[in-house]
Amino acid sequence: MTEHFFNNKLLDIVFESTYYGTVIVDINGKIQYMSNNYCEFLKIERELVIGKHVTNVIENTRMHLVVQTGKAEMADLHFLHNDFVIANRIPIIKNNEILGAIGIITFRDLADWKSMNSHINELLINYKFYQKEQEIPGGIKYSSHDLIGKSQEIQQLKDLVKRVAVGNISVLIRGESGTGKEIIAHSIHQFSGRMDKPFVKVNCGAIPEQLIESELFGYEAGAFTGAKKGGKIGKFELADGGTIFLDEIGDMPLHMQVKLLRVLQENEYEPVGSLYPKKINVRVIAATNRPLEKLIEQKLFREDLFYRINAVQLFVPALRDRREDIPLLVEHFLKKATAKIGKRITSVHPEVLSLIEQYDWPGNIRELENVINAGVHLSSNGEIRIDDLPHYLKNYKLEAEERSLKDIVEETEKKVIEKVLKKFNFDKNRAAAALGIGNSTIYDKIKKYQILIK
Ligand SMILES: Nc1ncnc2c1ncn2[C@@H]1O[C@H](COP(=O)(O)OP(=O)(O)OP(=O)(O)O)[C@@H](O)[C@H]1O
Repeated sequence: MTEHFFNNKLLDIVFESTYYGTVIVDINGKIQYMSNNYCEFLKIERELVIGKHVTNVIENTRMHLVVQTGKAEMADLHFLHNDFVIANRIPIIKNNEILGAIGIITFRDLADWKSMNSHINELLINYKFYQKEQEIPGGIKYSSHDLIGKSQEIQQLKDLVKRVAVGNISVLIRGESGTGKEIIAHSIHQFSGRMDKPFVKVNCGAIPEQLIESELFGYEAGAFTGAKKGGKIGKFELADGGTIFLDEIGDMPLHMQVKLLRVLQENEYEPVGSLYPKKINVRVIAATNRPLEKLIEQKLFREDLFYRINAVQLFVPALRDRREDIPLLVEHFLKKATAKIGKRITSVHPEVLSLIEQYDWPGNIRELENVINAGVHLSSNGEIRIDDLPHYLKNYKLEAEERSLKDIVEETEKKVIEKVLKKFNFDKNRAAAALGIGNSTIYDKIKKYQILIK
């Protein structure tokens, strides 16, 4: 970049009057200009940085890459000096030639930015999700970006998730097994102000009835024979400040339902063996695939608890009711499985896709994911073929083919009978004789195919 390309004094006047930190690099990634406020933020001497390669001055920078690609990177999250800044990196191009790049960071009012800008919010969510996944084995498993689907149903759900996430309202997620209720609960947590705090899942159906109270609320030291020495922290305490996800809430025993109601109403609970209640601040998201209204009628689920957890209800549709999402999901699970096992499977055979699109998926997305996973393992030629599918799906295909053959035969039979009936002015006996079938048979067929007799 030539000397006269810019005037440092003028740039100083312009950039120092904004909130932004500015850096300009030449085509070699060497710093030509850096605003005072940027240098102060990095705690470096301005005189020392000019002419240095940007990677030696700014940690995690991508400015040297932008001069190579010539592509602007806007609103990127940049981790700098133990904090996030928002970085815009724009190539400087004149007469189709890249001269350098200008980088602008915003490091003021980041808190406001976070709440205002959903794009940045999503980047943050992703960043924290990957960070947590690396840090905590078995930590947060999903990001909201994993909620795949272009159907209207899924788009509406995603929209609802973002809207209910703000605030502390209890949410009840309903839907068949494997439809994605847990992913939805995660997404609500991640879009909420509690995203930095724990998300704790409890499968109410999987904990033996006599253990559920201590699992949820913990116990004090010496609460009962066999209790751990120092007592035990319950799931509610683990989730303090965050979200507790009560999966299969319909399986919660009645005596626990009373206690849960108390937590929800009074924000306090008593660990087993404790004399004093403990205060708690937890958002509850519950999920069920059971008909809670019926359980209420049968006195197996408390009506007051139902109304308390049911402030907002989200319904996740079955996969067979949003088949247009299937190709996207297949692609997603294919990528996920191949990345995991390091095998190169790039496609599914059209015959497989068509079968997958027709099948009813009683186990919903979980079942589809398992089928794709197994297919990736079994496939040997870069593509998932019919042979790589589980037996029950292959049998389904055969049945479907048989069914369609039967359909074709019946359709043809109906057409022929209609034609002959017309020819003989709807005289059934003459039509039967012409077709070589008995009178009672033609009566049966007319009834079966609901043929109109004029
Ligand atoms: N929309 C989606 N996009 C991508 N993956 C999904 C989606 N929905 C569900 N999945 C995947 O399907 C599997 C089942 O989802 P999840 O555990 O959330 O279902 P669930 O409704 O909570 O099931 P259950 O009622 O049996 O607990 C998970 O592996 C999840 O990653």
